[in-house]
Amino acid sequence: MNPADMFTQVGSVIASVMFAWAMFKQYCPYSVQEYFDKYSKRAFTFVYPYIQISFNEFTGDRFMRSEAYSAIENYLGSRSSTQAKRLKADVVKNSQSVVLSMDDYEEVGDEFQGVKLRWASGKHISKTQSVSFYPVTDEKKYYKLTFHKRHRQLILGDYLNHVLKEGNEIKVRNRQRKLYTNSGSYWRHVVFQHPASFETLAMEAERKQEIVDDLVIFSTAEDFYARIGRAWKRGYLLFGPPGTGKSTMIAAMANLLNYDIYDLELTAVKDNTELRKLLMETTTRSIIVIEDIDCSLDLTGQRKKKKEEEGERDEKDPKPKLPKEEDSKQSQVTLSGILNFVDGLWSACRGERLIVFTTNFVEKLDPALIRKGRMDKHIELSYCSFEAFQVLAKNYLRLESHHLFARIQELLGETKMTPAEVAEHLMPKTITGDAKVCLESLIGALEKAKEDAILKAEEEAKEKEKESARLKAEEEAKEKEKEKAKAEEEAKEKDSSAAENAKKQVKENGFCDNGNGELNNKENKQEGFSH
Ligand SMILES: Nc1ncnc2c1ncn2[C@@H]1O[C@H](COP(=O)(O)OP(=O)(O)OP(=O)(O)O)[C@@H](O)[C@H]1O
Ligand SMILES: [Mg+2]
Repeated sequence: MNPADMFTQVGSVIASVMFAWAMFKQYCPYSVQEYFDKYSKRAFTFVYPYIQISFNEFTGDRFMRSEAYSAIENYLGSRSSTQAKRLKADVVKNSQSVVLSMDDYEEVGDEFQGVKLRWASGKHISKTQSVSFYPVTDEKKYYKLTFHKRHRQLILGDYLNHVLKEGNEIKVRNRQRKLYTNSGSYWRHVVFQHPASFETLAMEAERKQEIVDDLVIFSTAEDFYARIGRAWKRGYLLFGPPGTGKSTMIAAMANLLNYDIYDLELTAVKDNTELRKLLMETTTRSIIVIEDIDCSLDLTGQRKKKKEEEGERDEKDPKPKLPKEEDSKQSQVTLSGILNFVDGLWSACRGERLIVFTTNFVEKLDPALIRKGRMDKHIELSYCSFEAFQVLAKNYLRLESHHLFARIQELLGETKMTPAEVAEHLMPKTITGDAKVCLESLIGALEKAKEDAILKAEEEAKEKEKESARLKAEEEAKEKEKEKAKAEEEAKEKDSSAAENAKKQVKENGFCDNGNGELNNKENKQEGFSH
């Protein structure tokens, strides 16, 4: 047979097989196809001598990013850079080095104790069922390891342990902290590069040390938490007026402990289920932050309000109402959802985490939200004290002492100014960076603040005086009114009792005393008329 005939025959055989396969797919019932699939795969594995293991990026229903997956990703990094043709690049360690990993659908080889194996990357793409012009696709990435079945013992034992250990070590070496924020139900991140530290934080030294100790003790207390049967997490509530360093302190905490930050925007979370999903996707060694918790949602006493509303509804209409259109657009995260997020069973699933709430109005929050056990440590950040000012002066002006400090100390004792405002005055004002100019600017501002405060206090006192005078006048007027009404009442009573008496006398004696010492009787009156 010449080659041309052979190609023609092979071509026609392939075409027939494909036609038969298409017919099979088209007309064969689904159950038979499934049956066929199952047994063909079994037959294939019987003759195929290799074992395949998949490591998916997410475990469960997209709940958690698998730690094995990220360890493998790191482990394969160096091998990918020498073998794969398509690579993905990422920058780590303060933008100083590039880390490479293999792109999707690439393959790299590895060798362990003389055994050869292969790693491949891939992804499953599924379209969501929603009706939309722009259907959302859901990607599920995975790594697939392939090796000969005679090495099963070695690969499943020593090799995989070696991959996980080395991958985690690389991860720690390359670790750059991330700042995550939620967009819908997923976290997005940027590299976290905030320079704040506890050394630069303006605060009384003793309080600062107490917080640092608390954080360090927490981060090294894994065994302690396990022993006492508590989830390894701790809640911090930072409260105080705007510009007193709450956000700065969170950055300092992350820098101290080398943690990632998850900045949770509650208003973007659809409901409690989505909130739980976000919680499950956070990693260990992280700080979950909810800033301005009092403004995020109407959580203040929501439980109470809801109960009251439900009570009212039950009375009027026993059937539950559907949410109104505007309600359904808003976040449906409830206070109990937040409480569970902070302290429920799910919150214990990822160890070593801090949960930090910040607020300007601590008194507005539901006590259940900030009770000990949920928010273990309450830290008040307040107006700038002289000690805090000294830290700022050291940071901004490199000054330990100055003859103007005494005046500043005096003024700070008499007036309120936030560290943010003080810091603004300490920013360089001249090209030469003259410290005196900055200190004088601060003194000027403090003096003005003091004058304003005095004026305000005077105005308030006047206002108070006016108000109390107004109240007193109102009270007096009311008192007079009452007295008048009483007098009128008494006069009426007197009149009616006099009339009553007169009637009685007339009935009994036929005449009465008219009160003027004259006697009146029917006859006299009648006589008078007849005259
Ligand atoms: N205690 C502080 N130590 C050092 N710097 C501070 C301190 N407080 C405020 N600052 C400075 O003021 C700026 C604002 O502070 P920050 O954002 O931390 O305030 P905040 O308490 O979070 O305010 P808000 O309640 O409005 O969110 C920061 O950039 C920081 O430089
Ligand atoms: Mg803030």
